[in-house]
Amino acid sequence: MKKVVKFGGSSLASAEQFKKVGDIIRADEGRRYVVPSAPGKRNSADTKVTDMLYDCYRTAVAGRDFKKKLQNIKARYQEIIDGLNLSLDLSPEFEKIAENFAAAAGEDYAASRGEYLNGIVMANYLGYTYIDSAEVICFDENGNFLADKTDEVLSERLKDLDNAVVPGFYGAKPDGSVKTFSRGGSDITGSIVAKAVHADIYENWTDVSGFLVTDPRIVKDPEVISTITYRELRELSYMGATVLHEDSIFPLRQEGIPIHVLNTNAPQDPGTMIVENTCSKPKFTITGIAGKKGFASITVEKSMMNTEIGFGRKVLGVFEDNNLSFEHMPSGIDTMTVFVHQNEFAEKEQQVIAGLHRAVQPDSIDLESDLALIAVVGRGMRRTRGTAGRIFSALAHAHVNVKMIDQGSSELNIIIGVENRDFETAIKAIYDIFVVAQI
Ligand SMILES: Nc1ncnc2c1ncn2[C@@H]1O[C@H](COP(=O)(O)OP(=O)(O)O)[C@@H](O)[C@H]1O
Ligand SMILES: N[C@@H](CC(=O)OP(=O)(O)O)C(=O)O
Repeated sequence: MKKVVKFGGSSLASAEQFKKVGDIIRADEGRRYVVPSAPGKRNSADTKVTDMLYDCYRTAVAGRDFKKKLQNIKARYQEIIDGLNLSLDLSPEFEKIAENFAAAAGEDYAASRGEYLNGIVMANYLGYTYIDSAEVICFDENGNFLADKTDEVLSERLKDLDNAVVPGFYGAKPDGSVKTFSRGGSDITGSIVAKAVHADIYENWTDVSGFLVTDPRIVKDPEVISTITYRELRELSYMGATVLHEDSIFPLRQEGIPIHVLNTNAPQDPGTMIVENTCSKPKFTITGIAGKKGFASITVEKSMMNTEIGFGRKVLGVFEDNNLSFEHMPSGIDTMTVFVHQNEFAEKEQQVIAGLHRAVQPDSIDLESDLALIAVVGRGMRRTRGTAGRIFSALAHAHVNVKMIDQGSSELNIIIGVENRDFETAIKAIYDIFVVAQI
């Protein structure tokens, strides 16, 4: 068995966590390719090294003294190095980083140092070969990830190595400047490495015992999902289930490599298998619930809009002209509603309203803010009648005012819009009706 193992920041936050990781890797000789994140939070009040780096770099580019902040970051690594009894000195690396910060090497460069340095520590601890991801994860000059080129370069580099550590989260553009994926992107690096070595399995180790039916910060001890498909995962992670980055399935799709989500603090737990397809029936009608706060909706009303060819395109054109992407677009006969991220919309609100008036001469435009979107996802929903009805009645019982409900044509998900303040109540109510009531 050839395995790629990615360890998240929570699994590498301290020397104690590193030791658990070492035990896990040594327990299975198939665990040959390791993708580490930067050290994460040691407790809920702690700060991730990635966030310390962003903060330190902003201090540097503002022309203020950043040495103390960099020293605090170095101390995080030193604590791990000492706790593991390694004879490794990161001082030369930190001198280089200080120079590059002073020369404004870029936010991506700054953030990437968390994984870069943790990879050095990990390789030293395991005795594995270290590979700087800037040499093997390729982006174009505009910062777009180059999947084919990366696969070629990375598989060539790894083909004769028995083992290697490839830090997560970053790569480089053709001129050598560092580029990161979006936050949580070490999961993507893990998938890329799994594809490049044709791994049998990609193990993603975190601080929960698998992909849970919903966010454990909202529902206490939710059920673990035993098997979930790539498509379900993408819907849930896009909608806020941060345990796995929503883009991590793309590199694996072609080869159908399964992802196994496991808990570093409870390695004996079965975890979650994420697969291309499965005939295993889900335990409940729904597979999972996720959601995000912070949306605004713009409702355009115009009598007979349904007969006006090109109406929808013109409305969306206004959002495109303002460089705004939309999240959902439910429509009625004479109304069309567009959901956008509130923070992006806020600064362009008046341009959008004026643009809509010019483009489609609506009868009225109605705006709402502080909305949340919740996705109820499940391959089992297709076979079950009345799912939307049950969601409605659960939310009515919980006194949640439903602003919008949108059932995707794939019948894999139902999206519900509620007010931000009802978000947690709504998720709990949906969890209760589909999971608690069925256990
Ligand atoms: N549906 C879910 N299943 C599991 N964890 C979830 C879910 N939704 C949100 N989470 C949160 O995701 C966290 C794990 O993701 P993250 O903090 O990025 O881990 P890591 O540092 O291991 O990459 C969990 O601790 C949990 O709070
Ligand atoms: N360290 C980066 C990348 C990452 O994936 O981290 P984690 O595995 O801790 O979510 C971040 O904080 O975004």
